[in-house]
Amino acid sequence: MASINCAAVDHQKGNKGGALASVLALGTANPPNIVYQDTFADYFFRVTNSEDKVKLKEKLKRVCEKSMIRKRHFFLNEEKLKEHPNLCSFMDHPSLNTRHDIMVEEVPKLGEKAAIKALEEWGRPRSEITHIIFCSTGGVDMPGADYQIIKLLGLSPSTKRVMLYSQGCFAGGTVLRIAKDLAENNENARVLIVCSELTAIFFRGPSEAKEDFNNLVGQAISGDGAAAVVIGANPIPAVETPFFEIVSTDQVILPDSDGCIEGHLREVGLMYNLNNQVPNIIGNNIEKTMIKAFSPFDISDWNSLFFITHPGGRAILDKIQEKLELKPEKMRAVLHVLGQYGNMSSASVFFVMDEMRKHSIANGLHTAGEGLGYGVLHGMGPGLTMETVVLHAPCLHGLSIN
Ligand SMILES: CC(=O)CC(=O)SCCNC(=O)CCNC(=O)[C@H](O)C(C)(C)COP(=O)(O)OP(=O)(O)OC[C@H]1O[C@@H](n2cnc3c(N)ncnc32)[C@H](O)[C@@H]1OP(=O)(O)O
Repeated sequence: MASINCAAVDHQKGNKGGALASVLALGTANPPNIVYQDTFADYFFRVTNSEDKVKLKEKLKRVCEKSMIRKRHFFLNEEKLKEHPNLCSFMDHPSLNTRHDIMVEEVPKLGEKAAIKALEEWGRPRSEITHIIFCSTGGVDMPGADYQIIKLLGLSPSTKRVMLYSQGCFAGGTVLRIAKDLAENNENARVLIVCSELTAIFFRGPSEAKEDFNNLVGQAISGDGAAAVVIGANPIPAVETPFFEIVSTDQVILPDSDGCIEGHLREVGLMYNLNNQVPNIIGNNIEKTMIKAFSPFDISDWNSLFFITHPGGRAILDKIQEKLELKPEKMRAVLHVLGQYGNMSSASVFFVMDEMRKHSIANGLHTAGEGLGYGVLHGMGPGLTMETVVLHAPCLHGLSIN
């Protein structure tokens, strides 16, 4: 694998010329309950009392086999679903109160577990966190999960908060875009990002209506997880390690994609629609987004980059790989996370980032980005919306992470 020249490189074109915001620490967490993908269809039809829907179960098994997912983590387990049978029908019973009670309590708690790891790795006092960005698809509440996590972690009551609900899977890019602006425009800012995602907001049993199968596809690929990241500019030498610098960010609504991924909050929880054209639409637009993001840096060889792509689904990754003519190893970290956790919405890209930096360091590479200098982080989700973040991985000089 090619390694970079550790001399300084000019990547300041993405901001106003000041110091770039960097990823300084990262932690992840999942609920301990695991469901293996080769038993998921049996499990799902059993816990939702749907074993009579034999053909649908066979089709779900086929989707699971093709998903490249090995296992997923879930807060909801068989015992909890028995306690809340209203979560198990497709939409026969109101369930929003049950779902909210779970989400409002558990989303901040899972986020806390990830944040504790990130803050421990960062190593500076918690009182020096100046801003928090909390992101979750569900659990809307007042005050929100941003407030709750300040209490759980004992952060300063003056920590400035941003709360993002209902963004979905592109938001791993969104939080970096906002953190970059905060860190680069507020002296000594240290921004704690927490993305915490639980499928309890949309878990539901199967429907035999053909038009509802896309919901089952979502049940077959989604999992629970949280990630926390500390972001800051001007890292303190020998105290903070900049693993990835955030060079530039971009967000775009893809053309002709209206309604392709939508979620609507109803009395029965979050009902979403996942059009089967999602992989094609992303595939048809991916190169355009790359050219826009990387032309300021005169980069057009996509195989010279590292890839932190949202593991939205195997078919999406196949399309990206095909359209950008990527070597198979470019998606190693992304496929690892898809295989071990499934699609954890906004938290997913940070699991990929963590896997990549740990693998790079364990293999003695010079940078956290597989030994390479530049890379891309892709968020993609409702809209369809794409976030494209250009990252630069500086030299690590023999660092190790636990
Ligand atoms: C929630 C957010 O905010 C953002 C997100 O990340 S959302 C998630 C985005 N992810 C996706 O859209 C999933 C992308 N799809 C995939 O990865 C793959 O289609 C898959 C792993 C689910 C299945 O693999 P595959 O190679 O497509 O299997 P394939 O044999 O072609 O399809 C199996 C069946 O599922 C159906 N299917 C696949 N995707 C479907 C969809 N979105 N809606 C309805 N049916 C679908 C196929 O039509 C096929 O049906 P038949 O057997 O009747 O022909």
